[in-house]
Amino acid sequence: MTDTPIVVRHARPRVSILSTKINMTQCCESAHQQHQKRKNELPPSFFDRLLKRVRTEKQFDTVNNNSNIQYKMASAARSNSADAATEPTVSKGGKSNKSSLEKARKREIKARLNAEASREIRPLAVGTVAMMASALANQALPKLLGKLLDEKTSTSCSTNSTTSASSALAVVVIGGGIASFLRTTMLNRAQDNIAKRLRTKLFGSVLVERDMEWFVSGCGGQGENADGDEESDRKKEVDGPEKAKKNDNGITTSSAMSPGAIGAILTEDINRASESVTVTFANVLRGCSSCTFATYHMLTLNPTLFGISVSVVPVVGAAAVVLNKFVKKATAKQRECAEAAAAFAEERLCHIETVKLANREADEVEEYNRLQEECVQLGRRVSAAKGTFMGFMFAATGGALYMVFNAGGRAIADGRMTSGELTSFATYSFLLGLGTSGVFKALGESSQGLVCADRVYKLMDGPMDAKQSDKQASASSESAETDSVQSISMENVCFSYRSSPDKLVLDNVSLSLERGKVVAIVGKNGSGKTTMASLIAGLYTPQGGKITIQPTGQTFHELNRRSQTALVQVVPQHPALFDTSIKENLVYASPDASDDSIQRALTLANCNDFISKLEGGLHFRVGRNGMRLSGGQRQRLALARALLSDPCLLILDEPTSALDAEGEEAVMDAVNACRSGEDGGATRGLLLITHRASTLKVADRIVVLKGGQVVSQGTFEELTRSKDSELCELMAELA
Ligand SMILES: Nc1ncnc2c1ncn2[C@@H]1O[C@H](COP(=O)(O)OP(=O)(O)OP(=O)(O)O)[C@@H](O)[C@H]1O
Repeated sequence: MTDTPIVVRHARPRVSILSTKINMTQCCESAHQQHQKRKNELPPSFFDRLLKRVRTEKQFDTVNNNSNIQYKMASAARSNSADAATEPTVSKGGKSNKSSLEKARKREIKARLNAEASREIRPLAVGTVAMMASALANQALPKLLGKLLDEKTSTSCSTNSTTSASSALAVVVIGGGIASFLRTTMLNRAQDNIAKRLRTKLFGSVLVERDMEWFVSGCGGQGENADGDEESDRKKEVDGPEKAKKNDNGITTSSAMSPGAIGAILTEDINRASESVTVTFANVLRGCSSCTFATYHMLTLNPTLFGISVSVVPVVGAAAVVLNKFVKKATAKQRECAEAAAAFAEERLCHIETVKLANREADEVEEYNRLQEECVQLGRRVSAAKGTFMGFMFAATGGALYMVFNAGGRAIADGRMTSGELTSFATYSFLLGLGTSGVFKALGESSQGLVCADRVYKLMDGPMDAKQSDKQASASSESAETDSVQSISMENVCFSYRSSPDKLVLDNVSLSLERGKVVAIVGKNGSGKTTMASLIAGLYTPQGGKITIQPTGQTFHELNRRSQTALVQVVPQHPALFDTSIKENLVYASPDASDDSIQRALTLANCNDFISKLEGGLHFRVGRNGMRLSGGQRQRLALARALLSDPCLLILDEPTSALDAEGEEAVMDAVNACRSGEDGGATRGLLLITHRASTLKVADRIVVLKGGQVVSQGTFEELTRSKDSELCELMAELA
């Protein structure tokens, strides 16, 4: 491990407009000294884990406070040692510790699934009773058929007795039919309801509770561990950023979870998990009752024949246990392979334009074919194992039947048994075989269901450090009087992405954004402009410093999302549109917008002209990701969408990059109207991220960003007075 604490570079002098604030550098240095001191005292792995935990702590936003850092480190140390006490030792702990944890996890999953099932108690109870009734009908059939046969072949056969066997058979057949109908409909209804609830919960937890970083870092990468292997989870924690890796079969997989994999959990895994507590559970019950009844009838009919027919059970059972283990492992690998293939296909389809421009269609199909071939090979191993088991079962049961009929034939010849009884016995032994294999199959499905449920709950619970703070998620938590907010200030903000914790993207940045003022940020690619915009919009939380709103001084990241979005809106460089109508896209952030305000926003963003030419106007469907609109049209529509929310601060990321001269002029008009409140709303603050000199000139203040640090700021005239200024050098480079 080479993790170090937050490092602040001192390569060049920094400009801070809030010089009276405690310098972030000092506190980070202090943290660094602490680090060095503790590093000498503690084993390296412990210290590195401790620092990693400290760095990812969400509440780390008050880094300005030195004692706070020490407190955080101390509490992290406490929780780390607590973890050490409760977690099994990975390298030394051995198997017993790990398996006890797995058992605990299994218990937890079962309890959660059972809680879901208990909400469907009515259909489950009716379905299970119906299933038992249909099992009883199945059991009654052989006996009644045997009776019918004996009565038909008996010389003293009377019409009356034949009628009673026939009517009993009719009752059993009709009753069994009704029971089967109820069983199927009720159990499936319970399964569908459980699946629906789990899906909504899971989708909700992913969409609402996960923070932005979880999505941009590849959705946490927690779904690939089909066996719920805690060891690999911890290894990932230790290894840090997710990396592409080759699995046992040489398939390159990423431990990050793709949207496709999340989709598979939402559909397939939830299906299997809900099935395991409904249909599968009932199947186990049916199988067990079938075996019990069949055993009872066979024992009462002929105990010797029963001994012969069950002699194969231990052999078949042992084979089933061995093969089940193999099938489980091979199935997990097969699934991993299928996921890799699905993620590959999904990525190529998403970037179809790049694939076509590079003329790589045939290569990609070939690669996909190779991945499919790997899946097929693994599938063959699973099929061979299953086939071997089935063949073995057939031979074993066939052999048992041969012995039963041999001994049974002799018993009939000796007059110890009737042919009807032998037929009944043979049918019961068939039902016993069916019941036994049903129980094994259902138990296999049930354990697969647990694995699937484990994936579902892992995704639902998510890693703690990826959870959006409760304050943000809850609409009823701290809110702001947005109309009275005059400015938003960044104070000594430091930020690193979770996936690259050692790289400081924003370094001690201070900036004030006021209503009625236009601030432009300029910097080279990768200097941190977009990251800064995302932080101000509340998509990420700074690890150092804070963002506050004035005059209340409230911390922006402690406000709920409703207030945050009412305060700040961003028009990204590449705006995303949904495959709905223009109007639905427009009101996405403000569903209650009136027709008047929609019209005002459209006019301000210069959208009316192109919308009037589209078939259906505002009802024109824009296609997936707005593909049926041009880049410039998408950008204008996104501007109108942001304007409609009437935010205190509007951030435009390269607002004119896809626009022609006329469009650029219209955006500049919109910028000026927002600044002065001419559009009919209050005055707004604007933050422009741009490379264009023409855009820079409209700004009241320009901030030059270099390597995540503010290196100079002032008006255009101030910053271009000297030819050696940072801005002039930058403009020369960007030109
Ligand atoms: N999700 C992410 N995870 C890790 N690092 C990231 C992530 N997004 C951006 N970065 C890194 O952060 C740095 C700043 O990126 P950012 O997008 O903020 O730069 P920018 O100034 O907006 O660049 P551009 O002008 O090209 O849009 C870059 O070095 C980039 O590699």
